Amino acid sequence: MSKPPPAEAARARALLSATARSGRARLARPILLGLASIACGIAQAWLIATVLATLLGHGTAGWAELAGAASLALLSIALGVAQEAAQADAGAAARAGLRRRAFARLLRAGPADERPVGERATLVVDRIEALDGYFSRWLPAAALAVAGPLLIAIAVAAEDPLSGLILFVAGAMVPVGMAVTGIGAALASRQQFDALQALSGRFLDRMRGLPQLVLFRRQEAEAEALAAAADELRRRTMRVLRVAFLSGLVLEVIFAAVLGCLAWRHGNLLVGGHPAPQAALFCLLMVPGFFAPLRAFSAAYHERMAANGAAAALAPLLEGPDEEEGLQLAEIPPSVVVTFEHVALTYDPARGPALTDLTFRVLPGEALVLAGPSGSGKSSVLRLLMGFHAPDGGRIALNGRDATTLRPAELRRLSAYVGQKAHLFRASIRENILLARPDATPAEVEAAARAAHVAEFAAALPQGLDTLVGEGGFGLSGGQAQRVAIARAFLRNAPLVLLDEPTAHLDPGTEAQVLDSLRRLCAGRTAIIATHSPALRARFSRVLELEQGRATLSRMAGE
Ligand SMILES: Nc1ncnc2c1ncn2[C@@H]1O[C@H](COP(=O)(O)OP(=O)(O)OP(=O)(O)O)[C@@H](O)[C@H]1O
Repeated sequence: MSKPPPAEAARARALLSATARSGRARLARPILLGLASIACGIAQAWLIATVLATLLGHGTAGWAELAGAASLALLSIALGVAQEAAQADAGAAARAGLRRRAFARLLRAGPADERPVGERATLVVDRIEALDGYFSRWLPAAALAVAGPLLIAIAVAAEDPLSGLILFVAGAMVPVGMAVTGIGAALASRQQFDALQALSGRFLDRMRGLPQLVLFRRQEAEAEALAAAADELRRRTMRVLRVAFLSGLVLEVIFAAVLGCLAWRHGNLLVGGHPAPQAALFCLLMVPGFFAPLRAFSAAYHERMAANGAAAALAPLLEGPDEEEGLQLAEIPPSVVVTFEHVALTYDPARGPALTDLTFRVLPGEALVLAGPSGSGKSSVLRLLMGFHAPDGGRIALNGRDATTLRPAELRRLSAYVGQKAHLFRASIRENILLARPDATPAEVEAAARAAHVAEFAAALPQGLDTLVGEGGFGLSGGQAQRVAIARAFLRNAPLVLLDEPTAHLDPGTEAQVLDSLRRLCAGRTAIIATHSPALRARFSRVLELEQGRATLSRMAGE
């Protein structure tokens, strides 16, 4: 992969600086602590130089200076520890904020986000993790790499202007050397990140489809492919390390050159007769301190490169206002009239419209069955009503009010949805039902469980409703999991019920039981049901036949 295009790089920079701005106070702390530690180092070097000069027969320093130097050393260690903690804190806060926003955006987009699940997981987990070093190490290191050496060079120049000048020149050479080696670092680090994303995306994807892989005896081939992806990651990581080593080497060469120059400058200290041995010692003692912030800067350099790549991937997700646009409902109305007037929807112009000129009305207490072949647009109607897409033409009204004026999240507050296959989380059945309304009382959860016939099968489980179920409903049959989803819809108690093939994977016996719960759920509410199931169609009175996004026939059951 090559360098990100300029527009992408600019968006990445904008995201990084906006995040840094919002965490300014936290980011300033490690910098101030670092500066305090450098100031301590200067004072300490001065005291040690005084003591050493005394040992060489110049000056009258004693125990007080020695004790001062020791106290400053201790203070410097304490400041270093506090700086580390402040850095970790700044990184954690930046990551937490970004993760919260990214997760909220992904939830908000829902099925409208077409990224594969592995990529979405990588975005929220790995990409944001990769930004940690930028905020916790790179930003403080970049600030201290300017301010720290400058402070030290000024202190040295005050003692010996030529030594100060040598440090200034060396300080100016460091960014040049870093830039030369950093060009390679940028590319290598980006490539490493892409390989990491490919590996983790592939791993997640294959884990989700593990039963299929085992069934088709593809596990060995997959293991080999994963090993190849891991090897690619190893090669790219080695390249990053090589480049990092090279930029470290540049710094060491400059360090050695500075030490050589200062040794030459103050060489006569060794042979005696130096006019100011204490100043000379101070200059020499300050050299490691001068390079320490530059070393930290060099070590953190690749963090910036990794962050650029990660921010470029995250920027499209995080751009735009955090708050959704649109009106909020003062309260949920007790009933909803759904009206579609000449509604049109096209996901992708190359594939033609998904819905064309669709008109219908559903009143409270009514259930409209959307029938039609696969791809005829049934689920699209439900997605529009849940605010995951907006119509391209026509009008959708809820109680006469244009649905597009409402925030998509508000639209979802109006409805309860049951899809083809309930997704249950790794938690108890009770917690899984509570997801629909976390503030519900235990009595309300139990009433919902009874209405959806969950209570019946839960009674036979070891801990009833508190029995733990696995990810995806593991441990429950398809029909039982679907009933938990219906219990959620009961608990939600929304005026609009949206069902998308709720009995798709059930045998006729189980389907009949689930249908009974669904009928009760729809009673008194406005319901729209997308289905292929003849049994489901037979249970509800109104049917709208769709074909290629158009209504072809509207009839009452039995007609
Ligand atoms: N995100 C999308 N991007 C592009 N096209 C899409 C997208 N989602 C659906 N479509 C297309 O829109 C059309 C209607 O799809 P929709 O899912 O509404 O059909 P459906 O009647 O619910 O099908 P099924 O009965 O198989 O669930 C189909 O041609 C489908 O390929």
